[in-house]
Amino acid sequence: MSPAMWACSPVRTVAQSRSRRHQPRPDHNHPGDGEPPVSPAAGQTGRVVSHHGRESLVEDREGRLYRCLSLKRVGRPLCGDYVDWHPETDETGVIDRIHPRHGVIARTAYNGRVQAIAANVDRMVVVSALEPPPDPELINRYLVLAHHLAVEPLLWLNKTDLDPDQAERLLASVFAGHRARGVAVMAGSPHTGEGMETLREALREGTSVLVGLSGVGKSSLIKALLPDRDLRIGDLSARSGLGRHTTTETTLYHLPEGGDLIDSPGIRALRLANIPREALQPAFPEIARVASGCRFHNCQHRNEPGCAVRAAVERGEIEPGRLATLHHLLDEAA
Ligand SMILES: Nc1nc2c(ncn2[C@@H]2O[C@H](COP(=O)(O)OP(=O)(O)OP(=O)(O)O)[C@@H](O)[C@H]2O)c(=O)[nH]1
Ligand SMILES: [Zn+2]
Repeated sequence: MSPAMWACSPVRTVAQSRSRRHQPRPDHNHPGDGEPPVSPAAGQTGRVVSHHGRESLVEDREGRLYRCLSLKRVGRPLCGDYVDWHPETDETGVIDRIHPRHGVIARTAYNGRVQAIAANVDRMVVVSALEPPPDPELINRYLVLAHHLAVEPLLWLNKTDLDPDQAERLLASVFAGHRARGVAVMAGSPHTGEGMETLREALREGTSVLVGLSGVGKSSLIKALLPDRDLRIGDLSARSGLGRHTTTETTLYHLPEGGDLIDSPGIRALRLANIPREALQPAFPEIARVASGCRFHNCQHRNEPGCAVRAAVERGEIEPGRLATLHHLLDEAA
């Protein structure tokens, strides 16, 4: 059924379309014993699942969607925000407060301005594929970004069906060091379904985003993870009352087996931007650990005497590619 048809039919709430078993939900209107009952008009906590102009769509505990305006002093809500809000009608409400955020994903626009697009992201799934082949430096850069945003990285190697032997070789080369450093590494194919159960399991808690180069198969992965995505988009269209909700908008989806996924073109094409220089080396934990042994405290591990990091590279304890990425990032930040 097309989203347009859903827009004409009674609104199907999200609660009807999925199991909420694994959704970590904020506390809402459930006073404990002895507390006065809370009237339906009083504030409650909800989550912003998308925007239409000045309006945010807020989902309540039961999965109902409300079009909400926010008071000016509240600031601009982001997709993924937890908010205090109160209903005004069966369909509308007002956002009174945005909860403190973590995991804010921002993009840098062409004019250099940084624009936040999503909040409370817990996990960044970095998608690479057999085709186009993985770019080790790009993977390192995404890992730096994840470290900087304090979100958990997960490296997914896609399209393993194209050449399972090549997939094994890549897992044993490009990805082996990351795995050894404790980063989750997984592989599979949305076309054959291989590995998809493992991925679903890994995304069952918290809020995830998918990033990666064009053509690595992010759309295919999202389709496989969210079989009822079109229905959800239909729900949002019907609820927004402002015309069609489109896939170009930043949208929070609930994964059927638990966990949430925020998708938007801006997030998919996320690039490293504006990471403060001093935050770069800490994002390479294996380098940061050894760097305390360098003779100079501000050693950049290029050709300074007494450099413990270069010595570790020579001993094969640090991958040269990781140090090269750090150098590139330091140069760009200069
Ligand atoms: N063999 C194979 N091909 C795949 C798989 N997943 C995706 N593809 C193909 O890879 C191509 C790109 O897939 P998309 O899902 O459009 O990739 P994307 O990352 O969303 O690309 P953009 O939309 O450009 O960001 C398409 O031709 C897909 O059919 C897979 O598991 N195996
Ligand atoms: Zn050094």
